[in-house]
Amino acid sequence: MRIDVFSIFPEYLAALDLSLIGKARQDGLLDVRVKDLREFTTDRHRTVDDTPYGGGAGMVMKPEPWAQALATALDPAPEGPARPTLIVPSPAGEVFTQKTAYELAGAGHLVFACGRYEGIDERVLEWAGEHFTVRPMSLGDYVLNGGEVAVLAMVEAIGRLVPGVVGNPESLVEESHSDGLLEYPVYTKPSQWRERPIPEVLLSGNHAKIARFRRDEQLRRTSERRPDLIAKLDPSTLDKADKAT
Ligand SMILES: Nc1cc(-c2ccc3cc[nH]c3c2)n[nH]1
Repeated sequence: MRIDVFSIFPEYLAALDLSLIGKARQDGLLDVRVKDLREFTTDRHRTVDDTPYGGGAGMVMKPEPWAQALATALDPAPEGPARPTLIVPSPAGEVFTQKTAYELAGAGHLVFACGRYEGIDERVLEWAGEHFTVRPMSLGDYVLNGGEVAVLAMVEAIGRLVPGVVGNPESLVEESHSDGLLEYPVYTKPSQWRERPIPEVLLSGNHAKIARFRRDEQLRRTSERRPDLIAKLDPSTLDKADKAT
């Protein structure tokens, strides 16, 4: 998978050189290219913003540097019908979920446009629609100062699902949101820590009972912390809970 990221703070994306994603880049599983939007300006001051038409506080990102930058993500022209997907972090976007991460992990080429200031001139997204599948994307209902933090989160969530990136694909199966439920609590040595024991069933060696305990904990946690997810559950998920015995 090829991932292009454009930002006026490319150093923000240095975290993508580290850990799992960094190793996937070294192994050639992910081709991540971070570029400074200012490289695509033409004036002496490398200007990327200007005042908003209609007035109001703050500045808006100029369209031309974005069009010049995004055009470089179209080279070489994408083979076949697949258009790159342009993800534009925005509080006004669709909410990014694990389902979105799985969907995008199957894409061949993702492009991320990190906005700053009050955002990017809307005409950029209109123009981009001729060349990309454009998806304004929100991390959640809170406001950041720019798109970089959102891109770090999305690239990690998507990249780890690309085959080969995570050493043991089994670990992707029983994690939060993989089946619509929150994950069960985990414990490790010592079995008694500051007078706190671990749930006895985990020492029983009875795999059926352990599976039942874990499923029950997933359901308990989800109904306590995220009742909204219970309502969305696929009925088969609840059947599975009964079968985990
Ligand atoms: N979920 C979420 C996204 C954002 C976001 C994304 C891009 C920009 C650019 C300027 N401010 C921004 C905020 N805030 N919250």
